[in-house]
This record gives sequence, structure tokens and C-alpha cells, in this order.
Amino acid sequence: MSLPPSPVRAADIAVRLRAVTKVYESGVAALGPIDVAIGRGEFVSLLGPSGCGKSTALRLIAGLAGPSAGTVEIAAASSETHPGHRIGFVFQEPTLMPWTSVRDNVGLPLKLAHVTAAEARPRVDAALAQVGLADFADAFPRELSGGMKMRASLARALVTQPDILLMDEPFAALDEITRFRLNDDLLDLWRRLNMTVLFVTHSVFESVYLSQRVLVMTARPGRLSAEIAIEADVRDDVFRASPDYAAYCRRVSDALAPAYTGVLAL
Ligand SMILES: Nc1ncnc2c1ncn2[C@@H]1O[C@H](COP(=O)(O)OP(=O)(O)OP(=O)(O)O)[C@@H](O)[C@H]1O
Repeated sequence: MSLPPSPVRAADIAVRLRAVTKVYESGVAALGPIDVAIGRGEFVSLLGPSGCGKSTALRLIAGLAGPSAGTVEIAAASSETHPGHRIGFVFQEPTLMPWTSVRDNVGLPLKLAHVTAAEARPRVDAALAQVGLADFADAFPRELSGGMKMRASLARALVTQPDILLMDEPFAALDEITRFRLNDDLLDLWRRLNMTVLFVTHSVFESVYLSQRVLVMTARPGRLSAEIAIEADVRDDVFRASPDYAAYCRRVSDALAPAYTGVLAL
């Protein structure tokens, strides 16, 4: 089903996909056609069944792969608020180098960009402080809990001061309490750092809690089937327990249900 034009105004668009499709060399039609616009500073979740092309969509936006058809447009960053990279990427696995410290892991993107050690040090310290890991700079990944590893992975994405943060099911492997805490910390970072966030998740509850807009995808090849605005200014335990939250979760679940029709029979 094609959606009506996005409510996002053209001048405020950070990411726009026009008629994007992705067919892998294996012949798998993974995505699209898909048309979507993400506003500057928006927090948008992408929700859909396993294998519907969510990660593919993120990879196309990050430029890690090219579309088979259509265009992916990334707006220029505001150089004042985001002097660094355009895009940061947080993967489902923390993918930290086990043989070196948290500090070196977080500083890797700067090292790869040939930033001097003296210049990198305060930026790494700032990123670690942003995710609450200031006291663990010299620790090794094996000394960190799952949630702390994910914080380190988040810091590694933030160290380049991206204005678009792509997150691919980052909290899926964490226990619920840790996940809730990271959800709150992520929202806090999003507000403070003025980032555009595109967040992939399987969780209806997580998508409603975090997002201003939830984009629901069909089964593969993933297309957008619904777009649900979550109109709640405050996201906290009160919101999580509210009738509004439950109603939004119901709406998103209902929108998602058709995508699973037939999937279990495959
Ligand atoms: N590099 C690749 N080469 C061939 N096929 C691929 C490649 N990457 C992904 N696919 C296929 O494309 C489809 C979409 O994959 P993708 O990882 O984008 O889905 P997803 O929605 O993120 O899945 P999940 O929720 O399980 O992580 C799947 O059928 C997958 O097997």
C-alpha cells in the first residue's frame, strides 16, 4: 500500500528514499519499492517481520550498499551542530575488539579518519561520558555487561558527532530492565544532541515508547504498509503504563499483523 505524502516539509528532510528497491545478486528481492522521508531531528522506528529488509534499508541509507533502483538522498548536515560524520551506525551486536580497551574501541572511527591521538582523546572521553561509561575507559570488553557493551558501541557511533544515527535492533539481546534504561538514555541523547534517529526493532512496545513515528513494513520485499504518529511529549514510566501507550501498541500491532500472514507457514 502506498502512503500519502509524508507530513515532513521538504526543507526539513534529513533522509529521503524515492522508489528504492534492493535485489541482491542472489536474486533475493529484499526491499521495496519504498518511498519515505525522515525529517531532521525526527525519531522514527522501522518495524517489520524478520527478513523484510529493515537492515537492508539502513545499509542503503548508510551507503554500505547501493539500491537496485531509485534514489537515496541524505541532506547536508548543519556544520555548526554536527561538524563530524553525517551518519553513525549502531549494529545489533556491539562488535567490540576484544583485545583492546573501551577507549581504543570507541576511538576507532577517529583513528580510521586519521584524527590525531591528542585530538581524539577528549572526543572519546566526551562520548564515553555521554553514555555513562566515563569510569570504564580502560576496561576491556570482557569486563563489561551486555548493556555496557552496547553503551560502548553507541559511544563509538557518537564519537564522530553524527547528525543521523542508524540503529539496527541495538537492544534486542538485552534483558528488559537494561533495555528500558537504554531506551531512556537514548531518548535523552537524541534530545540533547539534536540527532535524526532511524531505529530498527522487532518490538512494538519499544517502537511506540521511543518514536515520534512508527513505519510498519510488509513481509519481504519490504514496503511501507502503515505509518503511525505517536503523539506523546513525555516518555517515561507513566507513559509506559498509560492507556494511550496501550492504545498505540494495539494500533501498531494491528498494522503489523498482516505482514505475518503466511510467514509461519513458510
Ligand atoms: N548480502 C546479502 N545477500 C543476499 N541476500 C541478502 C543479503 N543481505 C540480506 N539478504 C536477504 O535479504 C532479505 C532481507 O534481509 P534484511 O537483513 O534486510 O532483513 P531484516 O528485516 O533486517 O531481517 P531481521 O529482522 O531478521 O534482521 C532476507 O531474505 C535476507 O536473507
